[in-house]
Amino acid sequence: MLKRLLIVLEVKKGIVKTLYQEMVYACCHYGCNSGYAVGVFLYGVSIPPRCRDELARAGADAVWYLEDESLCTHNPELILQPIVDLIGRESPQLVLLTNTSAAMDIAPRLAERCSCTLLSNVCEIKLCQQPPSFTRTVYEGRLLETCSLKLPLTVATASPNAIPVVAKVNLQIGNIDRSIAIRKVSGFHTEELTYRVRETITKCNQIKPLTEADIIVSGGKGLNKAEDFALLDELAQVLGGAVGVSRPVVDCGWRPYQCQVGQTGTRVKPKVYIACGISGAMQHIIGMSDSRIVIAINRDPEAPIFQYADYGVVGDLYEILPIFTSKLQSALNL
Ligand SMILES: Cc1cc2nc3c(=O)[nH]c(=O)nc-3n(C[C@H](O)[C@H](O)[C@H](O)COP(=O)(O)OP(=O)(O)OC[C@H]3O[C@@H](n4cnc5c(N)ncnc54)[C@H](O)[C@@H]3O)c2cc1C
Repeated sequence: MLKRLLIVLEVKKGIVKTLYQEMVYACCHYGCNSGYAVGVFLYGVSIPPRCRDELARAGADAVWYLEDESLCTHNPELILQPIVDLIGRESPQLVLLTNTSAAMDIAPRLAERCSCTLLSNVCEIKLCQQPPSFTRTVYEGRLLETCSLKLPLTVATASPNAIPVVAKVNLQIGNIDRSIAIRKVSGFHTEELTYRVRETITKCNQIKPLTEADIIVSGGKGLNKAEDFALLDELAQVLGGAVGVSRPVVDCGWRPYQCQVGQTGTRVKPKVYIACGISGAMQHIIGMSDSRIVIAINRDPEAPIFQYADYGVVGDLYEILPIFTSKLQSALNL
């Protein structure tokens, strides 16, 4: 019998995030080599044909999609029944969701409805092992736990950037002329909902989410107070990037958890990561070490962050950041 892995992805503003496509690439690669077919279930207000084609090109062998106006607000109940129905029809051995807050709201309900095991925070999947195994972080990232896939079904959540990406060129599957099934899934009955979302409040007012930003300006305890993050906001705005923070900044209540980069925060992979007043503790490095270029600003020349930086500036961020921002503004004619 063909073994199936089902990936559940939310489409927002008509985009399947690049990172999630990479997750599909990775799963297809590992799946193909271990006898798994990879199906993707997309849901959102509107799913442009381009999104489905992209995933087909990424190697998915089946794509199901559900588009509905009611999905503009997050309500896990809306999406639960269509996924449960799909699981009933397709009998996957593994259902993989991303670690977004929306998906983490759905995953436990899904596991409960399907009476199966839930594994959260998965960072490695070995489908080729018998039985397939997972590695995941537990106790706020203090320990790594390895567990086996529990048949007949396991629901798992994985962080974007956590599952190693396989180079697309190695896959040799970039042809969507392969016969793949792309099917529309029927909707749901909103009258059956037990609760309704009346308002959604965004706490982290980023132009771009951290996982999507090409440039991240991050601040740590080298800043003295919450208001000083205006220096980083300004630089990020000039660069069209997002602002990240280290954990102590979140612990102080200066910025929300959604902005935290690191082992117990978000793993990021921007083209440029600018670390300001961040010492470079391993728990922070784990979250940003995949950045293409790292620039560190720190007044301590011995700070560990410099070991991971491509460019290092030894100095006071309160002096350097305003100069850096104003030079960029003049260069960009802003
Ligand atoms: C289980 C566990 C999970 C964790 N998860 C995370 C995580 O996900 N993310 C995370 O970030 N941390 C995490 N941590 C915390 C981590 O160990 C460090 O404590 C934290 O990353 C340190 O943050 P920091 O670099 O901002 O602060 P500090 O280590 O206090 O460093 C501040 C830096 O700022 C520099 N500085 C000070 N003033 C200035 C100035 N004016 N100009 C320039 N530089 C200046 C200092 O030289 C210093 O290097 C975790 C810890 C544990 C135990």
